[in-house]
This record gives sequence, C-alpha cells and structure tokens, in this order.
Amino acid sequence: MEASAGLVAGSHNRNELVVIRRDGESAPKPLQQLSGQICHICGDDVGLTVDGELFVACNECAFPICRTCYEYERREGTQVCPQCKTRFKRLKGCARVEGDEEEDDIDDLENEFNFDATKGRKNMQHPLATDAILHYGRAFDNADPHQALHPLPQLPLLTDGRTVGDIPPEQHALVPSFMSNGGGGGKRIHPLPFSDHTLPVQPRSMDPSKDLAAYGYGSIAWKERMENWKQKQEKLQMMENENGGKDWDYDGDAPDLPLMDEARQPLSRKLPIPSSQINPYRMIIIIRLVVLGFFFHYRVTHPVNDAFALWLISVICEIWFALSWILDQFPKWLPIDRETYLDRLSLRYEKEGHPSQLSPIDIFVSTVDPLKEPPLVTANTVLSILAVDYPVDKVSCYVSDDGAAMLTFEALSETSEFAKKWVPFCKKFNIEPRAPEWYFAQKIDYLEDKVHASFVKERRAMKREYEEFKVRINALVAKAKKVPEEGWTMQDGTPWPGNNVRDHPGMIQVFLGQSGGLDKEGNELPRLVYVSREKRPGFNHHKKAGAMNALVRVSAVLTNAPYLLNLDCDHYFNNSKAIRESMCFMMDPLLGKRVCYVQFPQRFDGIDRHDRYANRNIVFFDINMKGLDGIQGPIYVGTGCVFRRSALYAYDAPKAKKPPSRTCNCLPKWNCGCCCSGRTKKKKTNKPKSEMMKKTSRTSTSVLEGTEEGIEVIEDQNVAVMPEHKLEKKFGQSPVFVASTLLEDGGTLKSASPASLLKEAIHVISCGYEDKTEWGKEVGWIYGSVTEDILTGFKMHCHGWRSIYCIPDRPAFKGSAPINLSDRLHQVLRWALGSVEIFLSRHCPLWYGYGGGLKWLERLSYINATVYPLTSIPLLAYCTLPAVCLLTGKFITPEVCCCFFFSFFVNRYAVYSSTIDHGKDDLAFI
Ligand SMILES: O=c1ccn([C@@H]2O[C@H](COP(=O)(O)OP(=O)(O)O[C@H]3O[C@H](CO)[C@@H](O)[C@H](O)[C@H]3O)[C@@H](O)[C@H]2O)c(=O)[nH]1
Ligand SMILES: [Mn+2]
Ligand SMILES: [Zn+2]
Ligand SMILES: [Zn+2]
Repeated sequence: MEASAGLVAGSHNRNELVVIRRDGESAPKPLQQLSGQICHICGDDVGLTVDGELFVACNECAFPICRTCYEYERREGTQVCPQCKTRFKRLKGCARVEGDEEEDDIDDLENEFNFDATKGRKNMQHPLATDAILHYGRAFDNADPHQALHPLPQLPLLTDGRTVGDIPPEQHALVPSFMSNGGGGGKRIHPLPFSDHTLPVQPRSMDPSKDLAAYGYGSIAWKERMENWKQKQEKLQMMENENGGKDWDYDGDAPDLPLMDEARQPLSRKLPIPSSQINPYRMIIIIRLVVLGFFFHYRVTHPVNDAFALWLISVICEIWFALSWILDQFPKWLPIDRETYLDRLSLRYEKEGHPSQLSPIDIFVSTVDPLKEPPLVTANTVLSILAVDYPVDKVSCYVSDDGAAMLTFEALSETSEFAKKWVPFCKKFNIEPRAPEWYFAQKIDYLEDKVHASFVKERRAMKREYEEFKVRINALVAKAKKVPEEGWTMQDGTPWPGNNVRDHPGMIQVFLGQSGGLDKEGNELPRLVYVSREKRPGFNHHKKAGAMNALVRVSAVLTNAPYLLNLDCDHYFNNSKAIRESMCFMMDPLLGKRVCYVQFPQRFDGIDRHDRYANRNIVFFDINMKGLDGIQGPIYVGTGCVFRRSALYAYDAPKAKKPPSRTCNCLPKWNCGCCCSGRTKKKKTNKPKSEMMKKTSRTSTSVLEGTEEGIEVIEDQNVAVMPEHKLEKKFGQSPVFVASTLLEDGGTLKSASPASLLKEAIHVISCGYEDKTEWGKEVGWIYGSVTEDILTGFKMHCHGWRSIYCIPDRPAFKGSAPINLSDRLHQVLRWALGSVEIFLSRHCPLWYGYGGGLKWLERLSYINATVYPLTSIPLLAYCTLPAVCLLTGKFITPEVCCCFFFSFFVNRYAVYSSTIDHGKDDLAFI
C-alpha cells in the first residue's frame, strides 16, 4: 500500500495540518504544531503525549480519538478502532482493562495481531505508539468531570447477589446481556441513536483507501454529515417546541393540500401474501387431503381380521392425526401482512399548534415474586414504558404486585427517581431500546451510527448513573433476603401492610405524573402507579387474570384511558413507537372500531442460536398468527397486546351492516363468486375531514363510513341503555367505575377529588368486589384456565370483534424466555394444562358461542389451540404399536401393495408434520 493512502489531514477551526503515515516505516513528522486535533468521538481536543506529540490511539489508521474516549472504549466499549476496527492495544500509562494479558509488557504486539490475524500488519506499527506516554495534565483537562467525580463502581452485582462471572449461562433474566458482547450469536447490533430520517446512511466502500477518504478525520463528508445532522436535529427540535405554529386548514389552501391528502389516507394497509408464494402451499394441502381420503378409504375397507384390535387402534390414531392436521392447516389458508403509516398518524392526530389528539393509553405490568422476577428486570420494563415515544400526559403505567413485596415497591420508587434522568436522555437522543440494561449492552459504532459528540459524553455519564442505579437496586435485593422477624417497616416507621402475602389490604401508590415532580429537563413524566390488590384467605385470586382485572378497575377509576396495553414484567418496549403502531389500527376511523386488540409477536432476548427449547415459536408467531390475521385476527398471547377497553367490558363489536350478498364466509376467497367479485368497488368518502374524525359516543348510534374494505357500513350498536342496577350487577358496586364505563373516549369525572378517587380505587381492588358480578365470567380477563390469555381472546372473537397482528420492523417488545430445560418444560406443561382446561370447560370452542360472530376458520384454530395436548395420547399409542407388532408377529395392515405404500408414506409424513409442527413448535410451514 502506498504511504499516501494513509495520509490523513486534520483540519478544524483551529486548522493545523497534521500528516501521519500509516505504514510507519519512517517516522511520521508533524508538519506544524500538533495540538488542535479534534477527537472524532467526543469533539474534545485529542491532546498530546508527554513528548509533545499527538496522542494516537490507533496505529493502523490514526483515527483521532482523545485519551478519555480511548480508555472508555477499551474499558467498556467495542475495544476496537471505530474506523478500521483494529483492536486497540494498550498504551503506556493507560488504565488496565479486563482482557489485557501481560502484566508489564506494554508492547503486546503478538497478542494484538493474533487477535486480528487477517490484518497482518505487524510491522506497520506506528512508532508514536510504542513510546507514547501521555500528557496527563492534558488528558485530565479533557476528562469528563462526571467521570472524575464518580469512580466506576465495582463489577455490578446481579440481583441475586453474585458477581457476573459466577452466573451459569442458563438463567432467566438478564444474564445473557452480561455474558455476550452486545447481541447474541455474534451478530453485531447497530443501535440507531438518532432516528433514521436524520441522515442517509452512506454505504461504506470496500476499498480501504476510499473508506479513509470518506471517513478519515477532517474529511469533508464527515463534516457535512455532522452539519447536516445538526441542522436536522435543530429543525426537529423546533418543530417539537413550536407551539404557535401555523394552523391546519382543512378546506383550505393549495400549499396544504398534499399534507391534507396524506392525513386522509388510511393509517395501515393489508398486504396479502402474493399468490405465487401461497398457492403452492395451498396446492400441497389439497393434494394431501385427497391422498388422505384414498388412504382412509383403503384403511377402513381393509380391516386386519387376525389382529383386529391392533388395526382398530391404529386407524383411530390415524384418524385423530388426520383431524389435527386439518385443524392445523386450514387456519393458515389466507395469511396476510400489514403495513402501518406512522407519519400519517402523526399528520392526522398531532397537528402543529394543537394539543395532540392521540388517544390516552394505560399500560399494565404484572409481577408476582421479586425473587423469581428480579426487580431490575421489572425496573427496565417500567423505564422503557416511561420513556415511550408518546405524549407523556397520555401514558400511565400501572404495576401490579401480586407478591405485595416491599422490595418491588421500593425498587419502583428508585425507578421513578432514575426515570427523571433516563427519560429525558432517551428522548433527547432518540435511542432504542429504552430499557437501559439492553441499551447499554449494545456497542456503539461511532461512524455508522452518526454519533454526535455531546451524545457520547452524555451517554457515558448516563451509563454511570445507570450503574449506580443498579447498585442501589441490588442493595435493595440483598437487603430483602433476610426478612426481619417483625416483618418489614417502611421509611416512616409504619409496618409494611403486605407483610403477610396471603392476607393483606389493597395498596396503591402514585409516583410521578402531574403532581409527582418533573424530570431533569423540567418536563412531566407519565404517571406510574403501584397497585397490590387485597388478598384474604378463602378467596380465589385467579392469578394473573385476577391481577389484570384489578388493574382494569383501578385504571378506570384513576385515568380511564380508552386503550390498555398489558406486558409481563419481563417484556420491555424494544421499539418506543410501538404504541403508535397499535394506534394506526385502533384510531383508524374506518377499520378501528371493530378491533378489540392489536397483538404484537412475542420476541425474546438471550435465546441460544439453535433455540434448543423452541422458545421462539417461529411457526406460531410468524405463520399461524399471520394466517389468523387473514381470518378474524390473531389469538391473544398474554403480553404485548393493546386492548380496546370497551372490548374488555363484554360489549359486542359494532355490527358490520354488509350488503346481503357479501355476508358469506366462503373459503377459499378466490373461487367464491358471492363475496369477492365486486371488491374493487370502493366507496369514496367525500365527507369533510372534521366529520370523519368525529368521535362516536356509545350513547348515540352513529354511522361510520366504510370499513377496511371500504364497502361496508358499520353501526355502533353498543348503545348503553342498560339500567343502572344492571350495570352494577355486571361491573360491581362502584358508582365511579360504572360511570367510567359509560365514557367512550375515556377520561375521569372531573368533579371527583384525587383523594376520593384513590379511596374508590382501593375499593375496587378489594377481595369481595367481584362477588356476584360478571368479572372473570364475561367482563375483563376470563377466569377458569391458567392460560387465561387464550380464553380472553376467544371470548372477544365470539363477540364478533376482530383482532390485528402487528409486526413492526423493529420488534415492538422483547422478553426473556425460560432458557433452562426444567423451566421450559414447566411452561409447556402449564400451557398444555391450560388448554385442556378450556377444552373441558363450558368455553370449549367446539360448542361455545355459535351465532356470535366467531368465524368458522377462527373456531377451527381455537379448537386446535385447546385440543392439541390430547394428541399426546394417540401419539403414545401409535408409537408403541410397532413394538407390539414385533412381539406378536402381526401387523396393522393386511398384505401390502405398492399403491398403498405410496399413500402410506404420504400420510405418515402428514402425521409427522401435524404432530410435531404443533402450534407452538418450530418447523416448516406445513
Ligand atoms: O398470580 C400471578 C401469576 C402470574 N402473574 C404474572 O403473569 C405473567 C406471566 O407469568 P409467567 O410465569 O412468566 O408465565 P409465562 O408462561 O412465561 O407467560 C406466558 O404464558 C402466560 C399464560 O398463558 C401468559 O399469561 C403470559 O403473558 C405469557 O407470556 C408474569 O408477568 C407474572 O408476573 C401475576 O401477575 N400473578
Ligand atoms: Mn414469562
Ligand atoms: Zn474524545
Ligand atoms: Zn484505526
């Protein structure tokens, strides 16, 4: 390589030219003065060595980095040069870092290049580096004052008190993030600290010299990108801050027209899977069905007389397998994808100069046992909620603590304090994800991620703050290990009401929100509410379903947002725009009114690459659920789901008044003459915007224009003309709660004082509240199964609602899955038992809810979801048959011909795929 290839020139406002040769064969000479070089990470002066020479961190490309940044990167960052990705070597006088092999040998060249053998530039070492002794005074001048004040705490303790190194890899919770170097499976994560639209990503060229030209320090491209970025940020900031902006003129002027049109567009779009992709699958299903017919014809008409019992058992098993295969296949007939338009949502509901019209949302987090579900995990979930990209006054977070643990309470209190620093940081730099543990587990790529200098410093300071926060939480956890004899006492000296977990009063504490103190930048934070429902012996508390219903009522009394989102305590917001995604469906004036919930797929962190225990459930989440979305909507999986509050109150879906010729449920759609021929006949709505956006109220019958197909008319028939005593019978004896159910657009009674509302909230979480009401039977989360989720979703579909499956590019939520065998087996067993519970209950999807709006393919899929565990019985029988055959010398079929072989083979394959690819397992599409 030519020496000139490595020539890099630094110029900034202090404009001294520095020339450094990359090959190092002859010592590079500074042409003029050396200081004045700007660090391309933090923007400080790079500084000099004691010899008065420029500090050089990377001998390969001499990318300008100051000593502070260099040390930080070695200690906690990627440990490689941001530009050429060569591993940093230790420089004399720099702090030791974990992973430094030798004690004294500073010049650890061998190691250096063993690490990155591909570079093989052993003798291209920069001479400056070998005797680089740093200019301490200088370096300290540059150091982040925060860093100097707070020495880095020891290795962070995990929540169970052990240090990181002690943790076996198979553990729930946060371990993987400590173990891996940011993102499992060696895949590098590129966090996007700034939103995608701020700067176009410039593709990196393959030619290293070009690379340098484009990215080398002082290069024009770099500076342009910085400038560009700054301008865009300022613009964005201005748009956000400006409150007296230009009014929106709907009927108005030409310049506004494009915007207006855009705002009128639908907020989401349905994308059917191309028929060229899906038809082959359908064909295979049909072919198999036909072959199956032949097979059973043969089997039934050819009994084996000398081994009748064997034959009968095998035929029964085969018929069961065939049926379960059919149950499994047909709900996949019409898979669809969806696309959302967040920009249109914003144009429509967040008009400049007006207060945001986005709907409020109440977010529920459920926890039970702080020792099994570490408070740090819950804290991360809560932080990601508080920092969500949504108007703060429209978000409330309710944490249900079924363990009545003071630890959870105190951790939440700490979390609310930390949120005052964390939330403004997230919003300022637009980072993802907004759960600090997962955010800091990512490594930054300073070049590709368009990092701004001030961001680098604030990020480091925040990381330090987070580590201190973690230490505080871990201290709480350590303290909670030994329970004092007289039980816990709160800071004010009163005993903790929840000292007896099975017998304690209801507890509510509101943190943050309007009255709860502002964040570091003086902005309000979302409301955070701690709720622990009353527990008394002799009452059935119905586990998670009971906890959720308590939250439904508390939130109705305190905030009453028209939408709810529920999350398990270990599922954090991975995508801060997730609520907006769901609102693209819920707030769509056309499609929205019939949607009971928007389910997001469950995604997980820290699963091993081969997904040993099939935690990901790929077939279920990426195929079955998309198939259901094409019918009546995905089933509810218990977490990551945005509900319409009124759907939880057991109201029927607004009826779609379809033209009589379009009411069929034909399958398949493409050969149905009755419902699809006139599909293109879309009814244009010419009503003025304001009227289209008019909110409908449950107390008045209103007519909406069109539906998702644009051809139907919906009528809101949830007219609440129920007499009050009936409402009380349905919802329980709380006038405030009952009144809240009548407010379609949410909101609370303005007349009530906060104190009286809190009193009412305590009342609605008392044990006896649900007695003789419809809670758990018709209203809210439905009781009677440990998989309350399937049941709850099923009831809604029976009421005629439709659900939506939303898969944003960036996964909306992420959780931790059980990654050890016994936990996983327990979970699968629990799900299986829950399903059988439903199958044997009055809610059995075979018989329940006819005439209520449940589509038959959707019903098939619910039957499949509840009956699948029973397949284990015929499977066991079928697997023992060969052994019995061998022992008795008899066989399940009579003499065999070759056409039989063919059909037998095909059928066996079908049996295999239907039993193994069952719902929640990971195999091929069919
Ligand atoms: O008495 C209880 C028991 C559980 N939970 C909460 O329920 C959630 C799920 O419990 P977990 O033990 O993690 O069950 P999983 O099998 O991991 O959860 C899956 O399966 C459940 C049952 O189908 C669903 O409810 C969950 O949302 C879904 O993630 C957790 O947040 C718990 O804190 C309570 O609030 N109260
Ligand atoms: Mn879980
Ligand atoms: Zn720096
Ligand atoms: Zn380099």
